[in-house]
Amino acid sequence: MEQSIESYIKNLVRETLGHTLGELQVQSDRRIYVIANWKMNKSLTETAEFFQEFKSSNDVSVVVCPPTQLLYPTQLFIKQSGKPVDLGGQNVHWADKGAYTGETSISMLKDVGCEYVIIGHSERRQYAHEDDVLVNKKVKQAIKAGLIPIICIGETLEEKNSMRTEQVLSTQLFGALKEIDSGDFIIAYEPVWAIGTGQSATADLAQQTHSYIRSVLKQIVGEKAENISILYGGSANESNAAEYSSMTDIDGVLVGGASLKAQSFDGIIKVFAKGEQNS
Ligand SMILES: O=C[C@H](O)COP(=O)(O)O
Repeated sequence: MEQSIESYIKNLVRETLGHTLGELQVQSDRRIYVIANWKMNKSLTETAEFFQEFKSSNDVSVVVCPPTQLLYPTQLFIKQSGKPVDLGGQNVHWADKGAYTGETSISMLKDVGCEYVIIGHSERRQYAHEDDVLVNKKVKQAIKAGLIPIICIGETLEEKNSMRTEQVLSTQLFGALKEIDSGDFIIAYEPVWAIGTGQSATADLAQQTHSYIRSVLKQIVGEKAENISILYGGSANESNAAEYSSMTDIDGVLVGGASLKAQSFDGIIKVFAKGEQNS
């Protein structure tokens, strides 16, 4: 079949630049993130050792989310190292302040230099019984304070096996993003069955799911959905990072276990940084 003028021009631009102008637009607006979630791990000494070894990169956005008691020292270690790393909390309370023993407010996170906060991680949904209503309150609190929420969603193995993945993800997205029309957030797709199990989702399955997530985001925030970074999380490591980084709708990774050692975390960062340079 004869080529239309439009596709002839697109192909010509692609051959000359390596991508079409439309693709360039999408790629340049979406940030690539490699984020460490240290969960309930690391002492002060181990954190200091991590930053002595850690290299990081300017080519992707790197965020480290240590446990709460390490936030302030981590910020000092980051400054001291001069590395391009941002700081994130692992959780936040929905209220501004008050009688909430053991909790951390958004202004406290901001005070110690956090720019990001993980919200709705499946471990909090499971062990602290957080639901979508609470997640939504926390997301609003973060956005109001100017922090970027990293909103975690994902299906359990049982939900996956009973073909309910899309229904679960859509419910979690509509719940977490109720009354939110900005695009100032990150989504982390973390299938619960892949977290800490070594059973990572294949890059194809993750891409397919991310594309579905983006279609739901479009229903919620419209065209801004194109610029929202959607990260994959669940046994991501140095070996599988390259496959994830090659997928159109996978804009980085949220890493647990493999972020605890500076060398393996750097290895993942290097893969995504290389992908960015090639794009
Ligand atoms: O937040 C991080 C995720 O729960 C992934 O953890 P993982 O890399 O140890 O599987």
